Amino acid sequence: MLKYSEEYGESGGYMLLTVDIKEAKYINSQVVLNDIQFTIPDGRLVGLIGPNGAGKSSIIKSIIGVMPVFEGEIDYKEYSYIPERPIFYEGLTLWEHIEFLYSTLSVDEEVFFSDAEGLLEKLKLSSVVHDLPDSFSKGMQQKAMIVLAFLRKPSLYIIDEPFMGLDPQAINIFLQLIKHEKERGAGVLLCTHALDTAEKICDEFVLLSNGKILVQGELRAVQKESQLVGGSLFDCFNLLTERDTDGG
Ligand SMILES: Nc1ncnc2c1ncn2[C@@H]1O[C@H](COP(=O)(O)OP(=O)(O)OP(=O)(O)O)[C@@H](O)[C@H]1O
Repeated sequence: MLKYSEEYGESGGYMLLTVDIKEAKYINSQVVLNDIQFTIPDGRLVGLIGPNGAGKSSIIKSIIGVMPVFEGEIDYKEYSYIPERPIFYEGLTLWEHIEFLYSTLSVDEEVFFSDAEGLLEKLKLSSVVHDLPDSFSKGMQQKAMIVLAFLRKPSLYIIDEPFMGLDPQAINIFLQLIKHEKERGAGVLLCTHALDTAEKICDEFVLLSNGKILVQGELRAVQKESQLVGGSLFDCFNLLTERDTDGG
């Protein structure tokens, strides 16, 4: 039996991800993450934002368990990870990736493959599904990763900078998919520099600078911290991160 206090947050939501990083670093590097704590309840989209080198990728590495030196605790049950740089099995076509994914899940065959065909069509990959993803453009590779991630229907998505390689139509479809998954109760951690989009779609933010959290919460909390009432996420971000870099 799960204890209420461990699994439920203040909002009463079910915690799909709990991050508690005391310290993390690379071999022979200085500490790059310090005292990072946040949670993602069901149905919430959390934007992980911060300047270059702030520690966003290092947080994702900590969550997926590949950070070389890590002290802390990460709790989740399952996730789909969409990396910034797509990764595929060599020698397998996109369809073979989909078949392989199916073989790892206990789901209804008809529903799974009908969902797969629907996603491929939406993302305009149907005509290349029997090709090797290596022969795809970067955007097509990203879309292929999206198909595979969303087909799993996990409770948690970890998505690293999805907007750079996708065309506007694909971004639109991607955002619809996320919305649908949130309605299903999935949680999402989205790491991005696209702050205008983040402001529109994220329920809350974790703003990092120099390996620590500057502010976390809804846009109102970020505005309050930056003393910019009604300010855009972009303006608040710049003010807070500049202030942090200036040391005050
Ligand atoms: N492989 C590595 N070895 C040593 N130090 C690293 C390594 N990767 C990242 N770092 C350092 O860790 C710190 C955080 O980097 P990280 O890649 O997490 O930042 P980020 O917020 O993802 O940046 P960006 O927006 O540029 O992707 C930086 O100081 C960086 O120099």
